[in-house]
Amino acid sequence: MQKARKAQESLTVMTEMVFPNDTNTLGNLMGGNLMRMMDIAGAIAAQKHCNRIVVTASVDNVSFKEAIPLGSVVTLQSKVTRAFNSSLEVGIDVWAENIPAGTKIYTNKAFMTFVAVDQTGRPIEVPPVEPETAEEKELYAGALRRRQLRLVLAGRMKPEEAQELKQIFKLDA
Ligand SMILES: CCCCCCCCCCCCCCCC(=O)SCCNC(=O)CCNC(=O)[C@H](O)C(C)(C)COP(=O)(O)OP(=O)(O)OC[C@H]1O[C@@H](n2cnc3c(N)ncnc32)[C@H](O)[C@@H]1OP(=O)(O)O
Repeated sequence: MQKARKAQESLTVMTEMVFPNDTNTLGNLMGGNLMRMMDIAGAIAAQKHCNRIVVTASVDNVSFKEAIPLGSVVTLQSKVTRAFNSSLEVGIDVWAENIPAGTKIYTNKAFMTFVAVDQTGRPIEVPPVEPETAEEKELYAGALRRRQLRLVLAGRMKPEEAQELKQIFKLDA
């Protein structure tokens, strides 16, 4: 097994501005454009963790709680929460700032899964994550549950094999 790396080492902060080309007809950032930014911020954090090329394997639910208007400054913060064999879960948080008004709101959160691959596109092992803060430890613990849920939904795991999920719903193991 490779040497563990601290979650903090993957921390990535990305700042973008919303230009007219990024918006819908209401003058707000298009959801797809935001997801593109999230994909890039997530992939950079994953690559910082494993020093490998990564591909996006899946995106968990993304909800668009607040519209992000033209001219906003968008800050994306991403960090690896946990690594498995070749896959890594990355948490991405998004804020939108109106600089002239002096306001900043929390707009989005998502978990994305990236897989480290070699030059031929085959999955390769990644280092484990060492969580340090209480928040990192909580995210680390929850990552196993989220992994099982997404693998069940992707048809890659049988529901009866998802032990962590069964414990939440207090189903017989
Ligand atoms: C270095 C310093 C910094 C450098 C700074 C550079 C910055 C640079 C920025 C670049 C920013 C743009 C980055 C965009 C990144 C794309 O947008 S990549 C394009 C979109 N994605 C793709 O094209 C991926 C296409 N899919 C595939 O290639 C294959 O399905 C995969 C993902 C490699 C998996 O292959 P597979 O044959 O199914 O492999 P398998 O061994 O069964 O599974 C491998 C792992 O994938 C997991 N997995 C597979 N499917 C799923 C799923 N649906 N959900 C969750 N996990 C899954 C498995 O659970 C398994 O996990 P582990 O148990 O190994 O941990």
